[in-house]
Amino acid sequence: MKQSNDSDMGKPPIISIRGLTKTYKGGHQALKGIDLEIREGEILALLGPNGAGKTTLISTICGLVTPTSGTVSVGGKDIIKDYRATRSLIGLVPQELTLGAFDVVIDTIRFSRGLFGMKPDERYLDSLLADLSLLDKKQSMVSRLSGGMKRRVLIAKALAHQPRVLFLDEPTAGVDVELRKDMWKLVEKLRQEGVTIILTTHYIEEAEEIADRVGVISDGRLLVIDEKDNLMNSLGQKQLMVDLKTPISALPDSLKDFDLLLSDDGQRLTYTFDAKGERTGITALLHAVSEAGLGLKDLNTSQSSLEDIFVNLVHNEGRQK
Ligand SMILES: Nc1ncnc2c1ncn2[C@@H]1O[C@H](COP(=O)(O)OP(=O)(O)OP(=O)(O)O)[C@@H](O)[C@H]1O
Repeated sequence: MKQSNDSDMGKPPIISIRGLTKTYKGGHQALKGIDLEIREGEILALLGPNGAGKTTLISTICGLVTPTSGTVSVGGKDIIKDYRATRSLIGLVPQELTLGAFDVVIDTIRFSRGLFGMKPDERYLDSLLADLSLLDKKQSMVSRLSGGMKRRVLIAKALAHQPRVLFLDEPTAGVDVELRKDMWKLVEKLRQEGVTIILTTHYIEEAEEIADRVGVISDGRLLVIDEKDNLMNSLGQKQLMVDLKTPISALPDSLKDFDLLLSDDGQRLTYTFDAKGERTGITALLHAVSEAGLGLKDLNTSQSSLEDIFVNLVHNEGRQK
């Protein structure tokens, strides 16, 4: 697996996972040996297709699923031996709505804070509700709230005890634009306060937008984890689009050695090259294009997105089996 060099050398990771496996009753192996260190204060996005094991991984770190083998520590403490201590460092926003329907919003949140032995702090809870645009719903019954509002309550609940690590499991699946905006604002605020944030997502744009590092999980394995920018640079390919003044019906022989694709209308040549390579071959290509007597109208480049990288990785993994 490809793993980035740790630039935060010396600082212990907030979460350390070694050789983690999980086989559910019935025999399904959801995690097949995960090694992962999560740095304090980073935003890590875990990408993966349905059933990849993302929720299992998160639930294990939070102590909701018992690992089959391997170890996990949070804040230097073991999640099994020191369950209460590690759990109190963590806030979890689950995928499913898990709220007592008859509770009043503020009571639910006060209760969550109390569960972790934290002293009451109405000011903090009010500011949390305000960040989630929930202040005017403070005294409402949870059962009266819309789905989106209930999700906001879940986030407030997860943050009620001021955890150092926040897990967001598929946070924006099915949520409206307003909530998405509020959520990313809150994530940014938490990041500034030094909270570590781990989110799972199917939405690649989301990872592209907010994560510092991105991990790709498929079939219980961590296929790759790296700084988002490195990942895009090292695994990405770039393309150069050469628009011709006059369309051609076929590639001239002198251009056949280049990795070129001619568009159906004969007006565009697309050249794919390794973004990391020392020699891109662009100079030679442009020279050859001009030698072949083709006039240029325009030149553009594009870089493969995280989505292309993700699809490639998961696809190749599938083929290796
Ligand atoms: N309690 C369970 N008992 C048996 N199998 C389970 C259980 N929970 C999950 N699984 C299986 O383990 C695999 C991984 O599931 P998991 O929910 O961790 O994936 P995921 O990556 O979070 O997927 P999604 O994005 O769909 O939530 C799936 O094949 C799932 O069916």
